[in-house]
This record gives sequence, C-alpha cells and structure tokens, in this order.
Amino acid sequence: PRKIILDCDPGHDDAIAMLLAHGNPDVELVAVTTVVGNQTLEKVTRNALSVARIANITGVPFAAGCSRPLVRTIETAPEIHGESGIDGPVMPEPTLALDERHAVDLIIDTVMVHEPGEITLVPTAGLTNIAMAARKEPRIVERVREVVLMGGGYHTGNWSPVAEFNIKIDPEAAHIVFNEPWPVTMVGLDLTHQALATPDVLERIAKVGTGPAVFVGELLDFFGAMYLEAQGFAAPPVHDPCAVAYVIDPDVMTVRKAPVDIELTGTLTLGMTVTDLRAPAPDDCHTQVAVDLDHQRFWDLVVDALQRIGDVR
Ligand SMILES: Nc1ccc([C@@H]2N[C@H](CO)[C@@H](O)[C@H]2O)cc1
Ligand SMILES: [Ca+2]
Repeated sequence: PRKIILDCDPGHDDAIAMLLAHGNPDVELVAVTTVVGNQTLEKVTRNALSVARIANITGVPFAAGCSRPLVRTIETAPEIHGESGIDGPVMPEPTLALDERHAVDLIIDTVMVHEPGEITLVPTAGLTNIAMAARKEPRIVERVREVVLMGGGYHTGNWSPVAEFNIKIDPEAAHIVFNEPWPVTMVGLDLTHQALATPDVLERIAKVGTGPAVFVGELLDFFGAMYLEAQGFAAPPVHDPCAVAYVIDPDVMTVRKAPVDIELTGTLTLGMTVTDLRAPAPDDCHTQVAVDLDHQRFWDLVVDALQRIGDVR
C-alpha cells in the first residue's frame, strides 16, 4: 500500500479524509500530524485524537505541529467548522496519547527512516508544518515520493475571490512547498467543489449503519448547514478526502501539468495559486493541478472505507 503522512486541521472534511485513509487497504496511514487552521492547534489536535478513537485507529503516531503561520497571524474558520472546529457530532474524549515529538520532527523522522520514494505527504490544511520540515531537513524533499495536497485553486477561491483558505492562511509556507523541487499535485477547489455530499451520498453513508458512518452523517449534516448559510451551497463540498482518493486511485480525477506559484504581495490576490495554463507546460514542470473528479468512484471509495472500518466500539 501507499504509505502516507496526513497533515491536517480537523475539520469536518479532514476527519473524513482520515477515515478514508484508515479504511482503504491501498493506503497506510504511517503518521497523522496537526497544524493550526480551521481552529487553533489545541482544538484541531483534540479533534484528530477524537476521530482516532471513533475509528479505533491504533499504532499510528499523532503529533501536534505549528500553532501559528510562519509570518502572519492566526485566521480560523469557525463560520464553517464551528467553535470546536468539528461542531455537530458529540465527540468522544481522546484516549490516544500524542507522540512527544513536534509534528515537524515526526514528519522528518518518518521520511528519513523510510526508503526514498516510500512516503507520500498528504497535507489537507495550511502548509506551515510541511514548509518547516523542508527547511529543517532539506533532504526530505528528494526522499518524499510526492506531495498531494488539498489547497488552492486555478480558477476559484473561497477565502477571497481568488485564494483558498489552506493557502491564504499561510502563503509564505505555501510558497516554500510549491517551489521545492518535489512533485506536487494541487487538489484545489476546482476539483473539490465537485465532491458534493448530495442527498444520495448521505443516504449511501447512512446505509452503512455503523458508528463511524453515523459520525460522518452528523459531520456532513452540520457541514452542509454551515456551507449553505456561509457560501450558498445546496450540498457541501467535501474537500480533503479528494487528496487521499488521488493517492488511492489516480484515475479518480484528471490532472494537468501546470506551473503554479503563490502570490505573496498582491493586494487583492494574496494567497492566490497563480496557475499557468498556457500550453505546453514546461518539460521540467513539477506541479500538476486536479481538474475533473469521477465522483461516483470517489464516493464509492468513501463508502467502501466506512464499510471496511465497520463498527469498532
Ligand atoms: N470555508 C471553509 C474554510 C476552510 C475549509 C478547510 N480548508 C480547506 C478548504 O478550503 C479544507 O481543508 C477545509 O478543511 C473549508 C471551508
Ligand atoms: Ca482541512
């Protein structure tokens, strides 16, 4: 299976990404790291550990990372994720103890202890931990197989007209990550806005009938209500599991090689993932962007993962 490190800020959709990674047999969660984003580091870390208990994730180190962006001040998203960062479901008390290392060190140690090309980084939050890891131990850049991140967008934004939240909350970190020479797949809003949890999807998930499936239903009910109110979506786009799904099965979406760089000084465009879609892409282009989602296949993967997790309490 593909070995992945999930760097996340649970977060309703981060939680579903974790469940997909845990349930699907073709990926192995070798570490989970948290970073400030949807809510404060303390809240998203507590949420990550609660999700681990709900899905009975054991034998996987969880470590907390950066509590604020590299340069700028903290900007959270309570209007979508609520005060706890995962409002809606009643969350169980965490039982799993955190790894004593900082997330940046857990990422570095995990990459350096594995063979080159074994570890894939799957960030589904701001890129602060990833940027810090690349600066502290530059050798991880050539050892990481690829970075498959949820973030950005080549034609759309959500935290501004042209910038997406994960990028905009720490654009300097994103600039580092997109400009290191490792392969980067940007699973941006252009793609994730196709991953809508419509009523038929909610019904399929409810039919799984297990504790974790009920939990996902509750997550999506809250996420859906907030998305309708805050952004006028009839059904919520479930962003983060799209990145995990691409690692599981690259055919779940189409991708396109294109240079991407991050706007750091724009007045209206700060945090924009400026994507050069002019053809042809340079031969040495190390970045690609996700375009079309096979949403039947995507939701099949999510439902299958929940069925495989079963009831764990
Ligand atoms: N409005 C809003 C703000 C932040 C997010 C989070 N950031 C990414 C989508 O922008 C996902 O990782 C999700 O967890 C989703 C919606
Ligand atoms: Ca997230």
